[in-house]
Amino acid sequence: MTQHFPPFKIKTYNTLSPSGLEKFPSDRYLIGPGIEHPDAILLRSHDLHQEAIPETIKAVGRAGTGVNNIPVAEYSKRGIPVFNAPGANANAVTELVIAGLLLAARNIPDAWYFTKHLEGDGEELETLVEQGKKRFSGFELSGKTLGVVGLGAIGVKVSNAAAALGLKVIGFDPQLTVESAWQLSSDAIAAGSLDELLARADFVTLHVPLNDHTRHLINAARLAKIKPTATLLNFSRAAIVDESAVLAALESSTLHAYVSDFPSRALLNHPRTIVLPHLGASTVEAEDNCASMVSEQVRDFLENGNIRRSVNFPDVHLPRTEGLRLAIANENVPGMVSQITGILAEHKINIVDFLNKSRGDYAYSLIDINDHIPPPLLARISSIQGVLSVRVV
Ligand SMILES: NC(=O)C1=CN([C@@H]2O[C@H](COP(=O)(O)OP(=O)(O)OC[C@H]3O[C@@H](n4cnc5c(N)ncnc54)[C@H](O)[C@@H]3O)[C@@H](O)[C@H]2O)C=CC1
Ligand SMILES: O=C(O)C(=O)COP(=O)(O)O
Repeated sequence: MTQHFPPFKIKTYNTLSPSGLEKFPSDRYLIGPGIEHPDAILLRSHDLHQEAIPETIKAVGRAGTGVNNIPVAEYSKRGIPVFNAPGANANAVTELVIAGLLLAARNIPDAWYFTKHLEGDGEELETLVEQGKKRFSGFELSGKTLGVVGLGAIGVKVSNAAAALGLKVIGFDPQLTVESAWQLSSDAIAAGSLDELLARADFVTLHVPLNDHTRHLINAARLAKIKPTATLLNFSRAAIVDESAVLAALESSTLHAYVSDFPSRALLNHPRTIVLPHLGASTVEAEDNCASMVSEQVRDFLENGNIRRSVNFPDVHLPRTEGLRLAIANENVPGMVSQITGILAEHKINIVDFLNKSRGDYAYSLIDINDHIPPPLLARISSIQGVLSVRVV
């Protein structure tokens, strides 16, 4: 049970765009990496699995997409929403994936390295260039087939950009949403299975979240389906592929090349990899978008209890009415709402507005009242079995 008044304290990890942090008025928020007893955490890729969950925490904001660096299940059990910024960096990743296709098809990294280390000038340099260039001869993207695994915010944009470049696009996503389907180029076709996609593609690009179902999605058995001339691109997470299986496939020439945003020593040492330093979302625009979106969500949650774009709780938002608001997270089990409203009725408290929604194992309610809230009432609601967090905002 907490009844909190500003200033709110926000602990930050990683470098977050000022355009996000500016969303928190300085008279009501203390923000920084050294903050203790935070009300909220804002971060990018920092690994929260290694950190104890602060007793005071009410929300976590991931200024980006992937939440595999956050122990979401542990936060859920405490009634704490984890917010992210869906789609806010999708364009940045898409542009780098398209660059990755071109880097691989035209052997640009090796060619650039060759040119950079040439000596001499004028005619001498020109001779070396003309002698050397045949080593880097590549192939064109137009007419090749790109297999896109995961048709969410990034996969759809990659598909559409690739189709515009003349690639044939084949996609696979067993949970394709109607929204994604509407945005997808009509030139893209659906694969019946991942194996079918792998067998048909000249490039395979992965755009799925890392979770227990997708860890090592691309393993030795799946790599065996891929064309030996194909290039695999991974801008999702390192562990979506079994890296040792990828290296073995490169060694046995059953995979042509691997482009990854996630370096390891073994990948860096291999001649047919192109490895970038987790650069997908690192553009001014994406950093601004992500930090702004997630900061607005965290602020609205701290000040109004509204939940928008959380990965573990339902979207629940209500316009404010006069008076106070109770924000309650609980397990999604029968009888919770009646127990909570029963306690309010016993205290003769009238409900002005009310919204309750559930998502999976959890539910969340906003209850607006135009009365004061006696402390024993909060204690009673908090003690209901299955109530995870109670706030007055
Ligand atoms: N390299 C970088 O800097 C960045 C990497 N990412 C990574 O990209 C991932 C995807 O990002 P978004 O497209 O924005 O997420 P999204 O949530 O919009 O899309 C993910 C899609 O994957 C699909 N999916 C899940 N499991 C699947 C499976 N087994 N097979 C096929 N499809 C499956 C889902 O149905 C969903 O449509 C993120 O989770 C993150 O790990 C995201 C942003 C930047
Ligand atoms: O948004 C994502 O999932 C990313 O991988 C981006 O990570 P970053 O914020 O650049 O550390």
